[in-house]
Amino acid sequence: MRKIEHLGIAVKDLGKSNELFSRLFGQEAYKVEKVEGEAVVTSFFQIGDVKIELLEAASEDSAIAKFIDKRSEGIHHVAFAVDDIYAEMDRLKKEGFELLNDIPKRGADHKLVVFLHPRSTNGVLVELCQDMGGGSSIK
Ligand SMILES: CC[C@@H](C(=O)O)C(=O)SCCNC(=O)CCNC(=O)[C@H](O)C(C)(C)COP(=O)(O)OP(=O)(O)OC[C@H]1O[C@@H](n2cnc3c(N)ncnc32)[C@H](O)[C@@H]1OP(=O)(O)O
Ligand SMILES: [Co+2]
Repeated sequence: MRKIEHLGIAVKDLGKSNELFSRLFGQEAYKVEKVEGEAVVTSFFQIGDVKIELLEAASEDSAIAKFIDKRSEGIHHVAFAVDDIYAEMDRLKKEGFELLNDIPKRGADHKLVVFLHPRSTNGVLVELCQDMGGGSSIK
């Protein structure tokens, strides 16, 4: 794993949270993107080398809706950048970690993503993400 790529924060209302975090960071989100496969709408802020990903549920059965129901808003996952997601998946499986998907999924911001179950990582939902190219999304 190379570095923390982003921190995911579950929010109830993306519009209100974009406004709040824009005031906190002194800058606007550089993109808003819906990811149908995950039933979320996301927005991204770039803070130095790390991104903050805000996530609002796009449906009641979204992982974000369940998380907010159980725990309320807050830090939802930590995402790590990897160069070869398949090699990293193999390595982590051999190390005994529980992968939540066997095939990488399309994530936001030009990424392929895989999640590790928080019960195998001391209660932290871990995301691996590999850049698929397509250039920087930062305007
Ligand atoms: C935008 C795309 C992508 C990107 O490009 O960045 C994203 O970030 S998508 C983010 C949203 N998608 C996901 O989170 C997918 C992976 N998550 C899952 O598959 C599920 O959320 C889960 C982790 C398997 C939990 O689902 P489920 O078992 O159905 O939910 P429960 O509510 O029953 O929870 C079971 C258990 O797990 C604890 N939990 C749930 N979410 C988290 C979390 N984010 N961090 C830590 N722990 C979490 C939950 O509290 C339950 O624990 P117990 O109560 O102790 O059993
Ligand atoms: Co994420």
